[in-house]
Amino acid sequence: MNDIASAATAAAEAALSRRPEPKQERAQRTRTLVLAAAAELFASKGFPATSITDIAQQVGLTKGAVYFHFKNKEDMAIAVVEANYLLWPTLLDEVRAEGLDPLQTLRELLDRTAHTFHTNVIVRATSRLQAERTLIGSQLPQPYVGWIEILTTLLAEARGAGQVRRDMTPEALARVIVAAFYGMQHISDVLHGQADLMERWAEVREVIFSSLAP
Ligand SMILES: CCC[C@@H]1OCC(CO)=C1C(=O)O
Repeated sequence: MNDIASAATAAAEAALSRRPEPKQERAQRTRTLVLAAAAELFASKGFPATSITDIAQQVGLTKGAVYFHFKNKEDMAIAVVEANYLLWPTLLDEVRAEGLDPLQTLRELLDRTAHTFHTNVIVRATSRLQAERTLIGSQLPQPYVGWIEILTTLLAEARGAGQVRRDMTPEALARVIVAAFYGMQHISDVLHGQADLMERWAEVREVIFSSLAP
């Protein structure tokens, strides 16, 4: 369950139990809702065109309440991107727990990643924020390198299991997959607002996995 749904559930449970929601929980819930509102606007309007006023109106708070949680718009952009990169190691743990072979693990992870790009506003916002990174005063977390590392590890495991070609290194193959995935999601976003992302991913996946074979 994502943070927004969790926050809403906590609020409903608090109301039902008629106990005042602890201050810290309420503050965390509000911060999550502000971040989701910022992500919606960063994804749809872009960072430069989004104001703190827009974000406050989107979430139904005063500007002061928003500034309680974030010192400025750049701080929000960093928080959105950081929340994005926290998703992937958790997703990898979930897929590994399924006990698939290394190549199946790689494929399942990428399928679920594509679905997350298609459905998660924090992820969609991060793609656009990273594309606009030179327009954002503060330093966003570096893109792509985390994914190259995750995929290198999985490809090395698949190579060790005889599932992947040995004439290219896992690092090189990981860079190719990240480049292909990045390009796929970017083109889908620019042309169709990511509406066709899963179909475009299926095409890229077909070419990638047939080219990985030993
Ligand atoms: C999984 C491909 C890489 C991924 O695609 C869009 C994007 C956003 O910057 C990415 C990243 O790693 O930061």
